[in-house]
Amino acid sequence: MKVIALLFKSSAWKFTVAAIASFISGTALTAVIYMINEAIKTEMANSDTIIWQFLGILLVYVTTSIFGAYLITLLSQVVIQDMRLTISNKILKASFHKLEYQTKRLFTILTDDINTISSIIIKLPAIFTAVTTVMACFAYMIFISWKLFCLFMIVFLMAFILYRLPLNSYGERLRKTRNHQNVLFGYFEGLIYGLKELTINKKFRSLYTKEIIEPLTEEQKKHQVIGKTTVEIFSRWGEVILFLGIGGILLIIKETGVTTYDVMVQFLTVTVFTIAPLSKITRVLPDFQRINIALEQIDSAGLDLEKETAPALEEDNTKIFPVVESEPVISLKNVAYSYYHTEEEKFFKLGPINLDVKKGQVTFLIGGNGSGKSTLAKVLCGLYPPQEGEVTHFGKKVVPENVENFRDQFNVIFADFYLFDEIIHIPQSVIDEKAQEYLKLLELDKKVEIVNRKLTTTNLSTGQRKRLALLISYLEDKPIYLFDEWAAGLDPYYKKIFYKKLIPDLKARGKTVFAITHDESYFDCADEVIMLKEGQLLETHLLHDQLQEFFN
Ligand SMILES: Nc1ncnc2c1ncn2[C@@H]1O[C@H](COP(=O)(O)OP(=O)(O)OP(=O)(O)O)[C@@H](O)[C@H]1O
Repeated sequence: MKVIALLFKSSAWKFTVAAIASFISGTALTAVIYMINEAIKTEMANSDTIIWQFLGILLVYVTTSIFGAYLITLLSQVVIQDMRLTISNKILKASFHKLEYQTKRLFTILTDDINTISSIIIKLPAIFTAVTTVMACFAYMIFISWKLFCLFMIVFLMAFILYRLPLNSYGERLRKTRNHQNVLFGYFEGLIYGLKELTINKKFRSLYTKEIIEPLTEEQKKHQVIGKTTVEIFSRWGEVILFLGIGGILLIIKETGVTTYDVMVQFLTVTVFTIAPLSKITRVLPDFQRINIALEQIDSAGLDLEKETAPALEEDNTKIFPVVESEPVISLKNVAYSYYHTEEEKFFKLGPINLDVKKGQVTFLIGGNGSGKSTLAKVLCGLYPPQEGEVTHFGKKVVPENVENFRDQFNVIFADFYLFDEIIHIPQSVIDEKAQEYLKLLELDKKVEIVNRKLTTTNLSTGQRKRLALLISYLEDKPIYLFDEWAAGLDPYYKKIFYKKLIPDLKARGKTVFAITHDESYFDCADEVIMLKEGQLLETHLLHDQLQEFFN
């Protein structure tokens, strides 16, 4: 019942008030049943007082049940909202290097699991009322005849155990289906992002659905049909046992005369009122299995739902990393980072790397495909924590406590960058002052506008998107700029603007620039050119020969 714990944690007092209101409404409903019973037994239904009492209790029932349901609905919605926000925040706060391997899974959590939990949580108000009604009815049954209640409970427990039997194996099937869901979302990703390729290639397209998507959905269908049908079979048998049991109780009463006819009628009337809420409760039990599995997935992705107060990012980064002109802006000492390729039994190792980057220096990094340039860029800007050695910023070691502030020094345009429409983090005054000038310089002024700190479009050509990303990085105005092959594939005209105007401009403003590039003809724009080969940084005296070799 983790979901109840979530509701309670969300607001203990609202939960308690809701529980009390639901309890009163359940008791009031039982009182209504009691009065109906009494009215059948005696002639007092005609009495005015009784009618007023009856209406009064009905009013209590209606108001308290609406109030209780309102509170539980409110709490449920708060839990759903909290869950969405907490998970989004945790994803943003989690270590990038851990999450980058499970993006498909995260996507399934954000869409599938959260929807599963939400769709079940909204049923809770009705379940809450059903539980309190059943409790009150049980109390009333004991009041009418504890002996009959004991018999009823024996029958009920037998039916319940039968109903409960297949739930664990159903849970296992749900768990398998949910694991398939992660894989399926990966295939859907291929379907969406590979739409061009699939549309062009007829054979691959038909095989993609037939041999990739269909077998998995077939498996899911099998598990769902078998699991659900088994639950239905057992619950119908549970109902049969309940009805046969009640029939059996009637027989026992008749044969043994254990109680009077009147008591039996009263007891049966309450039983009839109890069966509807009872079946509502039992029908929701498989849903709790689904919630537990969804919560398990969230948990195992390292995204528990505990709210945490994140340490606020110190606004003034210079307090955390005071500028020490004599120290390099970034220094890597024996830094190493490896990827483990479990399926290949070998891994790529970057480093150990020793590198000093001075403030205001323009550094170009070159190297063949797979030599580790992007990996070094990620270590450099704090996305990957070094597995060996240390990174320092103005002489101060970068550690988990200050890494957020360290990353905040950078503006990075990755080779596979994502362009957000929203630029809400850039002050309007900066946009007013500088955006138009840069839009013109990058020849984007006829394509894109910035309205209310939002780009009017990002549906642009690859080159235009790169130019737009550059414009945004300019507006962000960070101390260190890192470009991963920004100029690759651009027109010579924009390359020239980039190397001959923008980079010198950044340097003149005291910015440190680190660019991964293959544009040999612009190497004179750099203060330093460094080269990676199979994860190792080449000694400077070897660089000249290697450059000749690299470009020939
Ligand atoms: N997320 C990752 N998980 C596992 N291995 C990775 C990952 N990213 C890169 N690698 C491996 O690390 C090595 C270096 O990759 P990296 O992207 O740093 O090279 P690169 O020099 O930037 O290459 P390119 O010029 O092709 O972009 C490659 O062998 C690659 O297979």
